[in-house]
Amino acid sequence: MSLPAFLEGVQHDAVRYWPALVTLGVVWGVRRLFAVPKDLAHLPRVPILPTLWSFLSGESDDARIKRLVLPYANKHGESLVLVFAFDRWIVHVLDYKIARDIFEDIERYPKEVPPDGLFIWKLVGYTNIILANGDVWKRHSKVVKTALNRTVPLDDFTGLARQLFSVMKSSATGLLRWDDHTMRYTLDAVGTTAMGHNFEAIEDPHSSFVSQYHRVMESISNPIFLFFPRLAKIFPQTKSLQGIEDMKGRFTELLEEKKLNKGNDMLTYMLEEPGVTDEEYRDNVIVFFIAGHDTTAGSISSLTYYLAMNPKLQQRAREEVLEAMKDNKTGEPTMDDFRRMPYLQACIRETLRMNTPITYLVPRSLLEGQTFTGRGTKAGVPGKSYFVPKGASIIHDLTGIHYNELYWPDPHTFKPERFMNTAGGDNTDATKDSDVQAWLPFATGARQCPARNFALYEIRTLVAMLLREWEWELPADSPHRKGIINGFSPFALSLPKNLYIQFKRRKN
Ligand code: HEM
Repeated sequence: MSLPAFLEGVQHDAVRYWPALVTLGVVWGVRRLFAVPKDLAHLPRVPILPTLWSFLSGESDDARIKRLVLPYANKHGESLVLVFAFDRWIVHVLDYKIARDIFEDIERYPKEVPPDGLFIWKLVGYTNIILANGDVWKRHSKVVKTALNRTVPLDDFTGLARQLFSVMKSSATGLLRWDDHTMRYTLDAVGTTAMGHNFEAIEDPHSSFVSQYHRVMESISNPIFLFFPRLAKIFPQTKSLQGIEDMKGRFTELLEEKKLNKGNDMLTYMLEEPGVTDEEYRDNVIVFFIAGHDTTAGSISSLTYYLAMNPKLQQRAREEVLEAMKDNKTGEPTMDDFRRMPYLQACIRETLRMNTPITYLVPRSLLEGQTFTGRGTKAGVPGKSYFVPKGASIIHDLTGIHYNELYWPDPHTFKPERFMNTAGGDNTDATKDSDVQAWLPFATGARQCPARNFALYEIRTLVAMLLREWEWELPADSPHRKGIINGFSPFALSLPKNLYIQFKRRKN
């Protein structure tokens, strides 16, 4: 056969077979994309296709964990599973004892330097308290703890609650978009008390700073880019990147202002700390801004929601608050009053279990290979052991742990009684069957949330005042009636979305 005739034959065959060739190419590419690295291949893994679909359909992290990750782990009796996200397979820990061991040893399990170039890291930067390790972390941590360990600013919280109530009173119907109102309260709380800057979000729902922040968060909340961050290299997302840069510019301006107007707040302390660069300074403020208001706003919305869904529990909490504050003429709770509210505290703890504000945490990296042994997932069945190799990324799956039936019988039911034996004082109806050691919404160990006390009092103040002065219910047509619906969050935060609540003033 002549050469031209041979080439013509090849061309003809190629045309005939190209659909099969393209299909093969796609299958090969997809297999490569989702291939499990050899050193992780022995670990159990949550099926990829439902996970992919979950991201494509914009399902929130908590819903994915409850629908896919936990059922898979329960079915196979696993304490650790691999889950695909952020372009790679990551080990999720569902056993609280393993989680606690990792939390306790921050030298051996440092935070991972994110390899994925996610937009969230472009916003918060890499030189902040959340991502740093070793001496740099110690330096940041000292400043943040100094700022937070002053006395709890109860007067500020009660003052802000009063401001919020006057906005609520101005509503003709009392039907409020509650996730938005709680966000405005927590933003002003962290702004005025810790950052020394009043965002005035309660008074002005359209404040330009807050609106710009929400636009940026919206633009980086595309689940596809979280599943496959490398897509951002093909589709550069110039507008989102510009939005992030502009937002960072706003934070730099805020800091420049602070240099001129120092106060008794974290920003000022940080300025006075030797060796903190302008970049570190700005990145920490962004972290503080995000960590300091979204988490508590989500918690308050969720608690109000659970009490709306359980009117008898709402009434019980109210009676406790009224009794605890019966001699309080101001209507603004004091530390002493709070000591007489163990049921409210238990409701808060159960809320943080059921709608855990941070679904899962920044991955830790394994400096050495390590064998972890889980607790048996059924009575009488010993726990499995898992070898996790050096360099693997490991995630504390807090929602997974908080819904693990081994620790929390009937995990989908709101039962504050689980915590009554630990919330102080009233032990009358404690359930003995829950293992409260598995309650980890603030993490534990040296890197646990430095603001947990601050956050708990912020929540308690507003909700105690609400119980005293308002009653509330969920509208009959609320989409949340079948279960709380969180929005998709690039920070794995559980934030109820479009949660409308019907409020009514109480006569005191
Ligand atoms: C209910 C509210 C909150 C919850 C559930 C929560 C939860 C957490 C968790 C789980 C961590 C550990 C993260 C990890 O190890 O990867 C953490 C760290 C942190 N949180 Fe919170 N947080 C809350 C409120 C706040 C508030 C109000 C602030 C600031 C005012 C704040 C500031 C921080 C900071 C700066 C860190 C980093 C600590 C470090 O790495 O040393 N958090 N938080």
